[in-house]
Amino acid sequence: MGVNDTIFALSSGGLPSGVAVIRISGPGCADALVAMVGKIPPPRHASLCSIRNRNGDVLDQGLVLFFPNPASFTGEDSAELHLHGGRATVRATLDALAAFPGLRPAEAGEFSRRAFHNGKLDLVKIEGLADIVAAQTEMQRRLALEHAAGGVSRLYDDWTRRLTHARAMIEAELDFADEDDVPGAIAQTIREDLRAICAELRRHLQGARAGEIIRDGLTVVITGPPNVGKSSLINYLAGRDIAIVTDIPGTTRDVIAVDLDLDGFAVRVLDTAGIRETAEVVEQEGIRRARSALASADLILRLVDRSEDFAAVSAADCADRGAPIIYIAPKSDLDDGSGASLGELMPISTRTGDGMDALLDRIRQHLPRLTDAAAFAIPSRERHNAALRTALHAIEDALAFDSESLELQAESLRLAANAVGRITGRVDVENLLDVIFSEFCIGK
Ligand SMILES: Nc1nc2c(ncn2[C@@H]2O[C@H](COP(=O)(O)OP(=O)(O)OP(=O)(O)O)[C@@H](O)[C@H]2O)c(=O)[nH]1
Ligand SMILES: [K+]
Ligand SMILES: [Mg+2]
Repeated sequence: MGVNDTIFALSSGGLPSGVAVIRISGPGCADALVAMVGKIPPPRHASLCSIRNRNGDVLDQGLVLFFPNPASFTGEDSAELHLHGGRATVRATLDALAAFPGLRPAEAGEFSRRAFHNGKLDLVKIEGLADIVAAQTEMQRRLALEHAAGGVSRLYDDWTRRLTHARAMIEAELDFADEDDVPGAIAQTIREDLRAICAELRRHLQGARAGEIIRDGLTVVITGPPNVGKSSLINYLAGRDIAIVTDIPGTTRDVIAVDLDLDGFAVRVLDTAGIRETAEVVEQEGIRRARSALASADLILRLVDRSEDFAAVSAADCADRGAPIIYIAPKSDLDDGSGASLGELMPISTRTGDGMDALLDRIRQHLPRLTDAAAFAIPSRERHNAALRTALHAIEDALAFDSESLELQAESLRLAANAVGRITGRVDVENLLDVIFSEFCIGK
């Protein structure tokens, strides 16, 4: 894959569509435009053009835009062809592009990769863009936009800059200890800023769980003994009959999933086989799958049958210490009022809808509370979390060394800055001298 390649791809969605957008990027872009539309349209203005193949046959009429480098998404010469979104029209245009020497279809993500290599976007922004395209819920959209727009990168760049500065100060103390103009007591101000960065990192990492729930969704697993009403509950929540309901215990065997949108959050609800002792091999496999679904749960809805001893049920769950559990007393429409007190059991009925709003409210309590745009400046990926934890530990190490161990402190700070720099993909460690010489007048 040479940098001299010019790439093209259909950037809009499935065909047929009202309009289809083909993107072109690379050094051969301008020549291809001249050949196909007879001219290079004025930069960044939509021009209505006849689009032709190399034989001069008109393929379509559409809007053509040219973005000369470096002011384009990729940083290269780029163009967009806005065509009618017919399959044959798009096919013919892609074939015409492929016929030019030096032009080839783009690989997945290749436009963004070029944008990164040309310094147009850092990795966090690129991941944010990918998340914008994948976003299904309002919260996923807002999290993705915060990353793509650079809110999080600014934070990481600021930490990298401060860590580099701290290390530069320490190295200056090491290298130029005899020089009069290098202040000997920089250690104190540096330690203060390092402590502040630690606190900011910890606060930022506290948002990691929320970021994970927004991106991956909250996994809610319905469990309980056979026939207690698990599948009826998932059908009620889904608003359609996705699981088979019968009065035969052991009906559900496979794990059945439905994705809900609750206040803009993705919530994945799983219905599972009723757990009991059984000699039936298919049901045994279902129960095994139910247990593995439970292990992946962020929240468990435990339907408790009236025949069960609730004290024993909750005591057994306490010993498990898995995900938080909401205890539910199903089929409340059958209650004649003579039953025992429900205590912490939530009564519901999938027949009458009784208790369903209250149940949804209880589930909502397990979703992150994000009040303003700033609240979305949280890590969105485990890749970020791991690097942030590495950085945090390295700064803590630097702070733990005594003031005699300047080399060790500097090395820990180098590790910390590199860890944060790797998140955005711009690890620059070569600006240390610039920092030193801009802050001190050495060699006067
Ligand atoms: N009266 C009443 N009956 C219900 C309610 N919910 C479920 N049922 C009945 O209870 C029986 C079992 O329901 P399911 O939803 O299949 O129960 P399950 O827990 O999924 O059962 P398995 O998959 O076999 O473990 C069916 O006959 C349902 O019609 C309810 O709220 N009220
Ligand atoms: K059943
Ligand atoms: Mg079932």
